[in-house]
Amino acid sequence: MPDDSDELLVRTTDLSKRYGGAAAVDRLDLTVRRGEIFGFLGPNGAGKTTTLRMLLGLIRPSSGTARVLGRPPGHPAALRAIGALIEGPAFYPYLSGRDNLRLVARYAGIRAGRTDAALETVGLAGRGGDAFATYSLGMKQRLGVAAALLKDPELVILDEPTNGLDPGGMRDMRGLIRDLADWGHTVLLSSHLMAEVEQLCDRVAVISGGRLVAEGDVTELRGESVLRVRADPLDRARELLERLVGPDRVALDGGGLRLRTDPAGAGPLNKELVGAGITVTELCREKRTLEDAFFEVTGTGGGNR
Ligand SMILES: Nc1ncnc2c1ncn2[C@@H]1O[C@H](COP(=O)(O)OP(=O)(O)OP(=O)(O)O)[C@@H](O)[C@H]1O
Repeated sequence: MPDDSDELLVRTTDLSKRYGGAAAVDRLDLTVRRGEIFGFLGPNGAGKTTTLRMLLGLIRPSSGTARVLGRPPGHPAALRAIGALIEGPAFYPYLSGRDNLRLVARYAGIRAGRTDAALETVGLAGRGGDAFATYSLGMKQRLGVAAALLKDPELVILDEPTNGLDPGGMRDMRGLIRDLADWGHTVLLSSHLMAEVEQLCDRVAVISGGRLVAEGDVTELRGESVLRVRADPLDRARELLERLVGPDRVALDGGGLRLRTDPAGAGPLNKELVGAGITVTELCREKRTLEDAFFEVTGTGGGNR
């Protein structure tokens, strides 16, 4: 029987998948709530796809449990209410987008009438008659989302849907994901792009090396804030601030300093600097981005924006 599927569409407990001796997913506890866009964020190889495949019942967990829409993964009643796009869509190149969708619909026992609505939803109504092979990568991805939407699913699972897209394609896909949420779908979105998740998602889980390293509201994950300081002479300001807040919390940034510290400390720090004969030309609070939190918890470098 369904359990708490009313509000929690996904709930995993200690979910693990091992290949040989290595844990691809390691005791993962996740919850996805109805109506939200949930971001599943992690660098390449973190275990995102493996987790999503377990949620769909495509692979079996080594241990732990998952409930999806109140059912075990792969249960027909759950699968009927899930639309998924994982690891790129597979379509026939010489068939039109519309005919590809009709085939998917027939295979899934869905009435063909939904194909035009799905094409409309993803912005492909005008190109539905063209061969799939003539589509741009962004259009191919959007056709994949259209296929996922044929069932009018409660839960839409999208694995790195903007991967490989150019900025315009990414923007279109982000707009589409927002639309899905506005129309009442719950979206589980995996991504290695912090900025994307920050723009789109209500809540986020950060995964690294198969383990959950942070989960919360996007605003919560931003956590502590950063103070930006410009002062003259800068090297003396840096020395003093490193003494006051700790050397690992002070970093050179352009012509100034970035301090990871409680913003309430701004006043006292200013007083110390001025008292030491240092001229403070700027002292302001900077919003800490989810990206900062992501780098901190995963210990990875940047370059993926
Ligand atoms: N079938 C498999 N056999 C052996 N190892 C696997 C298998 N599938 C995944 N792995 C390993 O599990 C780990 C997690 O892979 P996974 O594809 O889930 O990561 P990911 O977060 O989706 O990364 P990416 O964004 O690169 O797809 C990786 O180290 C990967 O090599």
